[in-house]
Amino acid sequence: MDSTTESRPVLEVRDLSVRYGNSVAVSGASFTIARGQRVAVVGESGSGKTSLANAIAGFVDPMSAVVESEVLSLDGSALQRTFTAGRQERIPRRTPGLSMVFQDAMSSLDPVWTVGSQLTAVLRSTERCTRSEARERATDLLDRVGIVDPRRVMRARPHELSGGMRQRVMIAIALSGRPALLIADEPTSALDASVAVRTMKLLVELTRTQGTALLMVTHDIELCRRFTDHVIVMYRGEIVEQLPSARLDEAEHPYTQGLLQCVPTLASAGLEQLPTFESVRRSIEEVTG
Ligand SMILES: Nc1ncnc2c1ncn2[C@@H]1O[C@H](COP(=O)(O)OP(=O)(O)OP(=O)(O)O)[C@@H](O)[C@H]1O
Repeated sequence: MDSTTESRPVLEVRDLSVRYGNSVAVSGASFTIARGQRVAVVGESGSGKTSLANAIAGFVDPMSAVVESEVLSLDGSALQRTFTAGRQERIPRRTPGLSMVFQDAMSSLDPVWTVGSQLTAVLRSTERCTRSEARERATDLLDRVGIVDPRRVMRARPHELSGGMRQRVMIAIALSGRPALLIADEPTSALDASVAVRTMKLLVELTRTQGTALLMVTHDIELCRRFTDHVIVMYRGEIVEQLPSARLDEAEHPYTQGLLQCVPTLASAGLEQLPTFESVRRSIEEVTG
């Protein structure tokens, strides 16, 4: 790899917008992600986080959405994402070098097939290997994501596993092709707090060892602080601020400051009421007019 390739961002997004009919979900989004960098997208419900992530991943319905961008490239290659609503264009189901993990592993996994058959099918679609080699690799992958009895889990169907185990299986599937970028949409919000932290630690460890960059949509500012390098803040479809996670407390935009105030902490436990998004919005409107 020459130095240009090494310094080139894994993901470059310039002036990306997503529209559903007349409603603009994302407007003028621009940012880059470096190799191995972990970036969080935060913002209240409806601010456009998922639309942004899905547009990059190619998971938008061309019948209802219009995606446009000046630049959208992965590892220097342009991603074909300019869909026009109402026209039946092919959505790329799999983009080489890019994987996605969703909030609800149950809806991503097929309930009928065993974990082993789903994992080996993915491996065989990305690598040249025999069925038995793929099963061996699948068992190893389950072991790597901390599944205690991988041979039993290979034979299990998704409903026989806990939520945390299912999410680990999804992470194993997503990282099996060693993607340059993993997009994770609320990967831990269906899990209880301790399982969520363990799952995040796993994501960080695996992405770090593989040099995979992470773009994570989340509501959880504390997860950003602990597990990501950089934060992108969205408000009403626009990126209003981007800053290193370690410097979140120095955020300048009133919306980011408001998000930080909404995080429950031990210090806020004595307050009668936490600030709400509504109260934060009112104060932003007072500031910005
Ligand atoms: N398929 C769709 N068709 C029409 N409008 C949509 C569609 N998906 C999202 N929207 C609208 O786009 C806007 C942004 O939604 P989006 O889901 O991207 O926000 P979000 O920040 O991810 O929200 P949440 O945190 O609740 O998932 C919202 O107004 C939403 O209603």
